Amino acid sequence: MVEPVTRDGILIQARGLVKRFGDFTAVDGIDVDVRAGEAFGFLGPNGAGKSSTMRMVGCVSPPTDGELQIMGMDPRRDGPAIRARLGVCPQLDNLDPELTVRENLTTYARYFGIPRRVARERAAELLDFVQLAERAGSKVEPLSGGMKRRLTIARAMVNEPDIVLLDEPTTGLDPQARHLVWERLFRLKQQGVTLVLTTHYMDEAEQLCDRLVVMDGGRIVAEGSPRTLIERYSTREVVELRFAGETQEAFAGKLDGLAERIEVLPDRILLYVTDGDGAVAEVHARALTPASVLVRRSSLEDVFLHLTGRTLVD
Ligand SMILES: Nc1ncnc2c1ncn2[C@@H]1O[C@H](COP(=O)(O)OP(=O)(O)OP(=O)(O)O)[C@@H](O)[C@H]1O
Repeated sequence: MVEPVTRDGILIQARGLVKRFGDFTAVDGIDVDVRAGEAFGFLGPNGAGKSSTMRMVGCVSPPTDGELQIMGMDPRRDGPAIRARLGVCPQLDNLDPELTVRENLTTYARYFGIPRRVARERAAELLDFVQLAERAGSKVEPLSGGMKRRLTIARAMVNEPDIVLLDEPTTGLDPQARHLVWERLFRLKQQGVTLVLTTHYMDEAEQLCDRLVVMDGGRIVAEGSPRTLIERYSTREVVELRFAGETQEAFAGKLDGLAERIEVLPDRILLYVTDGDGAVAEVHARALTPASVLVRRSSLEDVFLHLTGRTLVD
């Protein structure tokens, strides 16, 4: 395989990247560097501009403005050459229901000019990898959502890509199916494949991403590893209190001085603290009796809330 052309190990570089649809700006001047071998995430709520960014990187939607270099090439000029070295797993499964599981891979391989024999071998290996070997001869339709997603991931690997783009790889899957997809993606990462994914699940971002950018309204609001983001923008622990009866605001005033920061949401109050159990003891010492109390560690959801004042999933 040709060595990827990189600048200092950077496979994807965006500077001031913009995507507009008419008057509407979906991606508003973002700077991104994705390094070879890392799992890089775009985390943000619906409408943040993640898919629009992925489509520009996938060379299916031209940038309106700014610079974009992928493996040292320019998508405006070198789209076909870039696409040949990308694997793409779109948000909606676009598998061919007329074909069998195996044929979905071998037919796709033909678009890349892969000889039939090689395609069959590769399809067998990939079906093994995504644990669908037993379904190779069956049609796509009866597969579960998780199986279809794994097949789409296998299809994205057919051309042995340098970069795999995954748009919301586990949206719509049940917890067990999600874990299986994560586990396979984790293995790809271990094999040195560069993964670029979008997600609005903070646990997915925490599980898979070495580095990520947090997007909101077309802009990047923070960047770093999940751990550094949590350390920078949150506290060690979070206490979630739910009060029954009146609105949560009615209780917030009674919690003054209990936490480094307090967030009041419509259904709960979050106390950002170092010592969760200590804070709970203090709540009870003030004769307050929440209907439920949960002490947990901080997550990327807290980072997003701190940066934007909103939750990731409404
Ligand atoms: N082809 C289009 N024409 C007009 N507006 C668009 C188009 N594609 C996306 N948008 C708008 O751009 C904004 C960003 O959309 P985008 O799909 O990039 O967001 P996202 O972060 O990926 O969210 P989602 O998880 O819903 O896909 C949205 O407000 C969307 O309605």
